[in-house]
Amino acid sequence: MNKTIDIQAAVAIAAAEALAAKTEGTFGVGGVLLDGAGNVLQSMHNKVVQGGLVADPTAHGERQLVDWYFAQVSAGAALPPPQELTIVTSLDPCCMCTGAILAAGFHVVVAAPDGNAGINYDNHASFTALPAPLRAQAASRFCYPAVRGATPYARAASGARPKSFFIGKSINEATQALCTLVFESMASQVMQLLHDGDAGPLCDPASLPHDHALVRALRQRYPDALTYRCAPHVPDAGLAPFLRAAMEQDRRNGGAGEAAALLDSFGNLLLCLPGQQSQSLIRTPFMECTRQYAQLRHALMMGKDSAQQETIKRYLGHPKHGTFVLSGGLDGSAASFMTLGAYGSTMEGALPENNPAQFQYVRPGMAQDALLALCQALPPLYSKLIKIEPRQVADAALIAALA
Ligand SMILES: Nc1ccnc(=O)[nH]1
Repeated sequence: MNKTIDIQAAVAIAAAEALAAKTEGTFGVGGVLLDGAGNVLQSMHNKVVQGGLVADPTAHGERQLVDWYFAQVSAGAALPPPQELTIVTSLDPCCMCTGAILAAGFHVVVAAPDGNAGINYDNHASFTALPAPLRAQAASRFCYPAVRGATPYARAASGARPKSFFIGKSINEATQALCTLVFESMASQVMQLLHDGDAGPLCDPASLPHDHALVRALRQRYPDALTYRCAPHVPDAGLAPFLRAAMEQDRRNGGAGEAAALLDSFGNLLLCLPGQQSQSLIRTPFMECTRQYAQLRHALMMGKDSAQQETIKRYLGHPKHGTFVLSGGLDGSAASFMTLGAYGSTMEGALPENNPAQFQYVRPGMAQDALLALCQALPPLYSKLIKIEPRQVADAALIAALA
């Protein structure tokens, strides 16, 4: 156990993963998971876009490394606890990945900054975007190594001290520049893709015949899809039985008894899902719900011509036109922070003006004004562009039904 590694060598692996991601047409970000002696356990890169279509808005490199770790452990692998492990990432983690990393307990070494969505977006390493109780945790685990040089890529070290197995403790300027440029070269293109074909009017999937391929694919993921409908964006007590069933399943799956539902712009119930936390601590209901919806659309569209893809996008629109409903509200925990971030990564752009109540919860997890203050302190992507603003459902009978 006396193997050691330079930070530079680890960042170079992350940069190579980032290049692989860019080559695949997705966000150019990659990372590597190291054990307590500097051995590489796994390296991964962003997989948000696959085959030119959005496959999974949560498939960031860091989040995948966290899930990979828990999948290994639940399959019986003898891995050290997260506290002994370090994720080295080519780009500053977004809010989703930061929440996942903090919830799990990993250390992080960060190369390029991300002034839009990075947890250290202001480069102060004070993590004011986090709820106050989590800031010290981030300061003791998130390391921003020095980059020596005279260009704008150079910087002084900040944040946590790197683990002692790192010998060289700085990043070469050219490698840092590579991490930045690879991300910048794809960012706007991928964000554009996330909203592709979003112009036309939406069609009601409840109007399709029951044996239509789209309806069958939806019901394969969630058998009760399209069996409940409310006024658009106003879930009522009729949603309660679906939430309760998923909440009970969530508890059996190792979760806290929560659920996440997605309604479309017509008020149709598309998905209402539990988490899978016995498989991974971070597979919470919202993560499962947004991922299942994206994967459904991706599976239906892959290999189809553009007219067929257009039809699928009309019947299964971008989730920003619908409503996400959480059984339990957000609180100050790392897992809730992950949910806020994953919501942001799902939206990736301004909400439609006619849908200000896209994100709703039934039971509050914290006071509404404290929740809004938390959302306003998030990095610019979340607070200025998307303007994340979760609110409680309007229907008192639905609230009473889950009380
Ligand atoms: N920090 C990151 C931003 C975007 N995508 C990623 O995989 N990672």
